[in-house]
Amino acid sequence: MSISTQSLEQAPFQNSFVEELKGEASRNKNPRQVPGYHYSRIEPTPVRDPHLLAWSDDLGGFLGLARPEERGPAVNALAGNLVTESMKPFAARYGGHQFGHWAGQLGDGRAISLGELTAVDGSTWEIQLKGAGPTPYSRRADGRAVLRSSLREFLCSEAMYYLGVPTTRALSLVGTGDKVVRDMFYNGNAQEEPGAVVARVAPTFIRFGNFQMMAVAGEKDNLRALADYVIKHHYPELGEPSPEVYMRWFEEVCRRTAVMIAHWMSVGFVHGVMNTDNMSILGLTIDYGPYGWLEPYELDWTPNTTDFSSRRYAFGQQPQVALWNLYQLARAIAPLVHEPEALRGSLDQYTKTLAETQHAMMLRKLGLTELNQEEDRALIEGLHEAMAESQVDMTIFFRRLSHAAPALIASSENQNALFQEIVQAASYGTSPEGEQMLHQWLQRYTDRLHQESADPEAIRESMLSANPKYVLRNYLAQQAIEAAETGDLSVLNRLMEVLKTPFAEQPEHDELATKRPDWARTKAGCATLSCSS
Ligand SMILES: Nc1ncnc2c1ncn2[C@@H]1O[C@H](COP(=O)(O)OP(=O)(O)OP(=O)(O)O)[C@@H](O)[C@H]1O
Ligand SMILES: [Mg+2]
Repeated sequence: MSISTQSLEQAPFQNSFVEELKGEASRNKNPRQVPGYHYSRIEPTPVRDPHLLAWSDDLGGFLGLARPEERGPAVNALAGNLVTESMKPFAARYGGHQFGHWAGQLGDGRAISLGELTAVDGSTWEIQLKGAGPTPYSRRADGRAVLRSSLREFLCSEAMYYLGVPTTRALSLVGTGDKVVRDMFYNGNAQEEPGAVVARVAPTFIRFGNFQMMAVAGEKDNLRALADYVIKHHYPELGEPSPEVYMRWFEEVCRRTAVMIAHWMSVGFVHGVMNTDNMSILGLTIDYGPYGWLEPYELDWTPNTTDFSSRRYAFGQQPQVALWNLYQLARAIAPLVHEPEALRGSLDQYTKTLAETQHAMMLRKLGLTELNQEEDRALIEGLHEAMAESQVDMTIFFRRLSHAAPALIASSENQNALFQEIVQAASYGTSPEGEQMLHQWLQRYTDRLHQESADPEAIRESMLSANPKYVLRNYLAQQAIEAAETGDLSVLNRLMEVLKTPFAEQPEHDELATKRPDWARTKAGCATLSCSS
């Protein structure tokens, strides 16, 4: 079946957000408070020389869009230089808790949505340009994004999608031809860097913070209208909005958030800045800023330099922080329900779903079917302890384990050598005691594996489909950035291709699945990042 595609500037946009919610009349871009409204109608600010750097073919095809030429009307639209008749661009008003403190009005300070497109399956998707210029929510900043952070957002959104993690997506990466000034790593040296715009795609970009903003401002009608909009368009199965439906909706948000966090934990993704304004109301990963991938397994690791002292958003904190954020959402929507205390029950739903999902995912990663829940829990707990103590590379460890499963089941005499080989493959050599623990755990695991009745090859195949070989290691993204800054897109293109099938062996790309090299351990951009670049 051939599906006809059109160029973006010809695509008909719908504008349900703008039409059904409340926008201020002023088109003024000056920074200001916008009480009483859900959004501001703001047009993107044109850039000097928009040119296409990357395009997501699969997503484009799904949206019925043709791959654009390097320069031309479609790329102009993706940069915000061309606003077509059917687009009604807007910046949303939201607030949020940043690092645990209420920060007041934040809003889309550099993201501007163009409207919604209908995909080939009939679903609708909001198209949002990040880095599209100032809005009333820009506060003291410039509304722009640098190539470095935009490339990271583009690549990682798509990589997460192909890993099966709930996420917003990225359609294009466009260079602007303009320079953006950034204080690169908060070292006091402002530098000029190339600017870029990412076109992001999600059913909606509404965050917990949109609800919090309405609630804190005492705008109950706006709060209800926003909830009704979200339910009508994104949770239609819950029925007509009512106090009972708001309760069930919150429970569903809790459930989806739990599933998202379980995915992050199972692949070693660290979001880096889980403020409530970066939590999607659909349970999608949103805002790929100072994120990172766990290399040595360390629960208190975070790539975010802004969070180095408190480590609030470190890897191991993510489950707790999501719960705290959901609690803030519960407080925000409390005025809509009859029994606000009952919202607490939904928070328990979060905890329960998270535990169940994480457990099921770990069983899959280990090639086990549930036999004795208690014992399996203890086995998994033991693995977490051994990984934390040994600080092995989680991705490599699980992948190596998958390949080794048939040999472990066969139980030859040189089992110890096999254990040693698995541990060495993933070790950064930081803790001999930890490696000893992992060794012992492997013995326990092997005994458990013997109780499985499936064919060993089938176990291996199933483990390989649960344990990715390729993830967007921090230094790989940095290499793609450094090349792209000199005009060389080959590293980016290669990563895009490889990360599309992260569970496939792709032996010609083995070097992209190796341990973090030593030089990347402390290098800026590879190990450390700051917010909002
Ligand atoms: N360069 C900038 N210009 C204007 N506003 C900005 C800029 N960088 C960040 N902001 C705003 O600061 C707030 C917090 O920033 P944060 O780093 O969470 O978001 P972001 O990376 O800009 O965007 P998003 O959450 O949409 O992915 C948001 O309101 C954001 O719009
Ligand atoms: Mg953000």
